[in-house]
Amino acid sequence: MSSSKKNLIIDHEGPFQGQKLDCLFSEQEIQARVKELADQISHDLENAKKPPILVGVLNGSLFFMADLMRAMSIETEMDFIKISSYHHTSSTGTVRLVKDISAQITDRDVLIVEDIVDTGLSINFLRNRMLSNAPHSLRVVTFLYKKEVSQLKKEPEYIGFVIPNRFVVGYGLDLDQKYRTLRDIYAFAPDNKQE
Ligand SMILES: O=P(O)(O)OC[C@H]1O[C@H](OP(=O)(O)OP(=O)(O)O)[C@H](O)[C@@H]1O
Ligand code: HPA
Repeated sequence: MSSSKKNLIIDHEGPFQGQKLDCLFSEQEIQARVKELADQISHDLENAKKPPILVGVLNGSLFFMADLMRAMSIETEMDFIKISSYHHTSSTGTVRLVKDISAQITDRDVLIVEDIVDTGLSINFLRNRMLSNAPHSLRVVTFLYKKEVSQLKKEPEYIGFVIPNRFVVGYGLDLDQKYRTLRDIYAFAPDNKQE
């Protein structure tokens, strides 16, 4: 492990208190990968008739969305959708729409921006919802992808990192609304799920 990679000890009260998390990706690794994704996506969408609309999936994608948009070399527009499906570290199996987009996406090039694809339920739900409004094109970028556990109908077009099935926090990702503002990404020990 490089010297820039630190561990994190959970300090808030509750079932996870005292647990040691491993740093999976440092801030430098994250920013380098964001730039590569931004270059690739800018290249692929440079001939769009109108600026592509980036739809950030709240809350987790907030920092990735901001970094990605600012690293892109083409003009874009932004919108947000908010869904919720997690209780502690487990998916409830049901995706709840909390806030819809406000943009008209018919005939527009749309990029859904996710922080993580885990079970895949959220992206399956979002792709169906967006496609019902007949966009010109629909792509998905996810910063993290738990490929071995996801049940996606269609793979994301752009992936930051494929990661193992470990619960992660930082760079927008939370545990019970905490740890989102960490600049690095940290992982719990494998199979550490709490209902
Ligand atoms: O592939 P899935 O198993 O559906 O999990 C991925 C989704 O779960 C998280 O959202 P969450 O519902 O926790 O809301 P949040 O972004 O506000 O944390 C994450 O931000 C993704 O949107
Ligand atoms: O591993 C995760 N961490 C935080 N939020 C999540 N939402 C789905 N999977 C995760």
